[in-house]
Amino acid sequence: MTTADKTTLKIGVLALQGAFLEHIHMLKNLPVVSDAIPIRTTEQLQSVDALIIPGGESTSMALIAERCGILEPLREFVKTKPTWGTCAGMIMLANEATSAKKGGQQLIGGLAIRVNRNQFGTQKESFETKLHMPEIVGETPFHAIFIRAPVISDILSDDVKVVGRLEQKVGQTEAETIIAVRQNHLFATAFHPELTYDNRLHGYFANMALEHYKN
Ligand SMILES: NC(=O)CC[C@H](N)C(=O)O
Repeated sequence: MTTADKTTLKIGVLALQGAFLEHIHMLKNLPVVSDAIPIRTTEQLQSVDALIIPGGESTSMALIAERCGILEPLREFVKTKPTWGTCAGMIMLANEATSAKKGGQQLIGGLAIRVNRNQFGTQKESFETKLHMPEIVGETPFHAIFIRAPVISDILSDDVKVVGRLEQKVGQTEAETIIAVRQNHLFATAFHPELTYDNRLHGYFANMALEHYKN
């Protein structure tokens, strides 16, 4: 490559459904982010360096994406461009999902994990907890909000690195504790980091995207 490294990024947030505005707000406070925009069309998608797929409802998001004709362009995008899926966004990025909608649901795929939807039960069973994720956010624990969250039940490739786990509780298998993974330019978290005031994970994602574009 002859072009200079990128020093700033234009990041898109898929805005078909769910908690996209909160992500845009978090991104706008990062110095390396030159622009943060909602993505609803293929043209908008093709204009960004990196993408966040937000939390919400993966079944609705998939239906809207299909109807808008953006599902295939999203599949192409995630093959080469940095993408972070949070909660429903993590489900969308997964290669396989269990407890999926009857009759199946479309996924974007790309991330070699199997997720189990609604692992922790209904809205009522939503919870908040402190996560220790030293590799990605340093030693200070991250306050994480889980809302009808999925879990990563299986890792399907050696390229996938576990970067976050829940504390193990009675009755949980070890796999049922995995809630954050990284696979090259793809990143996924089962919780909602955009609903806190802590932008360390957004900073981590922006840095990993900058690294991706380094010559
Ligand atoms: N907070 C969320 O994103 C919930 C995800 C939702 N349970 C789904 O299956 O899509």
